[in-house]
Amino acid sequence: MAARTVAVVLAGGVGERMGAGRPKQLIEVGGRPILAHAVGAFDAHPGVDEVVVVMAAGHLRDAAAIAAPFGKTAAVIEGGDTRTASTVAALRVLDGRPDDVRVLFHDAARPFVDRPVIDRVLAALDEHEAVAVGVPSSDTVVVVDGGVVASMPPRETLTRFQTPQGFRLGTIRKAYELALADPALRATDDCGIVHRYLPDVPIRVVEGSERNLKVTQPLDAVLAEHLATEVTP
Ligand SMILES: Nc1ccn([C@@H]2O[C@H](COP(=O)(O)OP(=O)(O)OP(=O)(O)O)[C@@H](O)[C@H]2O)c(=O)n1
Ligand SMILES: C[C@](O)(CO)[C@H](O)COP(=O)(O)O
Repeated sequence: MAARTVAVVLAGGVGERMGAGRPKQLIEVGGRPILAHAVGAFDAHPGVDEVVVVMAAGHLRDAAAIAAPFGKTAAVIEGGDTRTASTVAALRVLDGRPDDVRVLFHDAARPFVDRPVIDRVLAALDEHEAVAVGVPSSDTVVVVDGGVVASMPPRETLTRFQTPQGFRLGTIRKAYELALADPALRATDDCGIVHRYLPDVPIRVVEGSERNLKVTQPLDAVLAEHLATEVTP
């Protein structure tokens, strides 16, 4: 039977801000590569049927070795120059699958995604075509233009997006089809593509977790090591 829920672990980045000399998803925290934590979370979830790993060029062998022990790993493919291009590479692997397949896109750089967060995304996908994960902002966030504050959105209206972001395959496929025809395409996540190119599709936001941090800067790696040793037996 064809997979009904596919998790795509996006590991196509090079980790420039981390500056580790290799993609940050290969760095170990709690004795395991960050990528293994992320793949393992989806492999262990009973609602996920398959995992597709999208890896940075030149590191596919490492990614394949990390992902191979997980039984739900279906493919390890090369990503693109941007996160968006890496998502497109994953969508190509899913060509021909039915529109109602559920697909979750997750940053490999978020090793501590947990079962309750994935549960909430999958449950929301029963009723919505697009689902995001968010946490409230504890900082005041402002728009700065030319070095001065241009506007101050009320903090209670602001949510920091995390991943996984979940979609019906037909919806995200359509959104990307439109996006790829736009020479001005720029996006930092997949919900942004749906929001911009399919504005009539509501994006349901479910509760994320402060532990589901994105390892981006060197300080995040220190925090991740702490969390990994706290949460991994
Ligand atoms: N071309 C890219 C760029 C990013 N990603 C993935 O998208 C997630 C979020 O991206 P980010 O934290 O920006 O990772 P990097 O691109 O590696 O970081 P940097 O921007 O510092 O180089 C990461 O899991 C990253 O591997 C991807 O699959 N393909
Ligand atoms: C998708 C994301 O993690 C949501 O917060 C974020 O937009 C990724 O951004 P990055 O610049 O690729 O790290």
